[in-house]
Amino acid sequence: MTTQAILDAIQSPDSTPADFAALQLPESYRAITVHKDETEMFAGLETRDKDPRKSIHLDDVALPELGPGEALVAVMASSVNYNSVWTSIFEPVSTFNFLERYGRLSELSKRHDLPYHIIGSDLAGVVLRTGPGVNSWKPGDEVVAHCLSVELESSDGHNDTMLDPEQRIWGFETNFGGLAEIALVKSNQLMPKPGHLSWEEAAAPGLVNSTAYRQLVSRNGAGMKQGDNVLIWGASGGLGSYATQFALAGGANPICVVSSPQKADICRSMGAEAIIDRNAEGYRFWKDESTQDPKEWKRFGKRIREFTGGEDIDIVFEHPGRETFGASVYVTRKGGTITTCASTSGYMHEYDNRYLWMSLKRIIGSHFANYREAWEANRLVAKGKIHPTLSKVYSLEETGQAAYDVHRNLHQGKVGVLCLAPEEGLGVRDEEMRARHIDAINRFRNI
Ligand SMILES: C/C=C/C(=O)SCCNC(=O)CCNC(=O)[C@H](O)C(C)(C)COP(=O)(O)OP(=O)(O)OC[C@H]1O[C@@H](n2cnc3c(N)ncnc32)[C@H](O)[C@@H]1OP(=O)(O)O
Ligand SMILES: NC(=O)C1=CN([C@@H]2O[C@H](COP(=O)(O)OP(=O)(O)OC[C@H]3O[C@@H](n4cnc5c(N)ncnc54)[C@H](OP(=O)(O)O)[C@@H]3O)[C@@H](O)[C@H]2O)C=CC1
Repeated sequence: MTTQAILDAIQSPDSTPADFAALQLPESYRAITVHKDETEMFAGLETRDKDPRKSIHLDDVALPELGPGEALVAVMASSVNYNSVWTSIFEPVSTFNFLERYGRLSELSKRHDLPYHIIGSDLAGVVLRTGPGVNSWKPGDEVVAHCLSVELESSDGHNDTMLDPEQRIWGFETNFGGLAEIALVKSNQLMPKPGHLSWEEAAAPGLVNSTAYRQLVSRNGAGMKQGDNVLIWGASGGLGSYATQFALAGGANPICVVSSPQKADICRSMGAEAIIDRNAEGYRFWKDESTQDPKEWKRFGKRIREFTGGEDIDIVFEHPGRETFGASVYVTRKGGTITTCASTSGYMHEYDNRYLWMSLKRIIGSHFANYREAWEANRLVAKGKIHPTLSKVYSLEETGQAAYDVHRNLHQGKVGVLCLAPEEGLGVRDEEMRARHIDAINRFRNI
């Protein structure tokens, strides 16, 4: 039995749920992995010199056993997220530590502790099998999956599922991720695939769109409102391209930071007007490795005021971390918010605390999105209010190169990966809606 029969069933317009339920599943499938015995392969190298093309493998792996509350999904397409870059360069820690820890939790979670890690935290595909206790999804359902894996046995997570003590990111802190022909998820991760999108378009927003939604829009994050000045770092990147859309759709005023005229054009085409090319304007927030330059924070703040008619920033959408955090705190208005979900350039941040406490600013830590926030973020995509920012699509074999591009900041928006889908453009079920949004859907393509 191979995955070809699964693909045939997905591509046949006549397939019924019973046909999918009757499909025999293969014993193994192709998946993108990193290997536990290679975690030291980049020892001594600078972060930027660690090459994901060397650590990322395409392997045949055994189909995992299906547990209660879980689903096996045929993955038509996935996308590269930066967490897969972190996994592939074994920074800041090896993700095998997470798998070992998860493996100690229960008999079922032991399945995840393997000498290989199947990575990837997005998917669009079709449900193949559901485990005991799953009633809302059935074989044949076309789905996307968000990446929040929780056990929900502790009351700590009952108001906000991100606060579960056993909260994990699927395909990063768990095994059997989305960069594969088949993935294992908890059924609560499943959400309906937006019908107007192809498989690879539907697989693109998930992780970053949900994260940007919590970080910027949700009351658990910055709670953005109409008219807010929102400073968005990396505004045409994975997170930033969704933050920019949320700011524009929500009546806020995005101030987009990018690093090239091409990226500035993308932000302009989304509807942003205030755009700062950090490269062209040459900001040097650090004089050397350990000394920041407040004069540069001020120059940056003056530039922002030129765009806003003298106003300062209500919300900073932070993720570059060490390199920008001092500037981010400085340019925030009195009472404003810096919301952070990452530290790409370094996690030991330094900022001048006088500007925080004297001006009553707040720093909010944000991480992915709870079940409900992920659902709401997907709903906005399904309604055509937020669009995928897919630029380039790679084959499963080329995933190492795709991750390399993201690591080296050579990409725009999101980078897609075809898993079972034999070509781009398949899986669209609502052509009429697609036609209405086609320019926005294609905005990032092939640039
Ligand atoms: C959706 C996409 C997201 C992204 O892309 S995010 C970007 C990628 N992600 C990352 O870069 C994060 C990677 N993760 C990490 O670097 C680490 O994961 C953390 C630093 C977040 C956590 O470190 P750790 O060592 O795994 O966990 P500990 O909580 O520090 O636990 C170690 C031991 O320390 C004890 N401990 C924790 N807090 C306290 C405390 N407040 N007082 C005393 N002890 C404490 C614990 O219990 C435990 O102990 P015991 O080893 O015995 O089990
Ligand atoms: N906690 C969470 O839930 C999540 C965390 N993350 C993390 O967020 C980070 C960004 O992810 P994502 O947006 O997908 O990545 P991308 O690489 O797609 O985009 C990030 C953008 O940030 C900008 N950037 C990078 N380095 C710097 C720097 N030193 N100074 C200023 N700008 C910089 C770049 O834009 P430009 O060059 O145009 O300025 C880049 O395009 C990663 O570390 C990722 O792991 C991501 C999603 C969820």
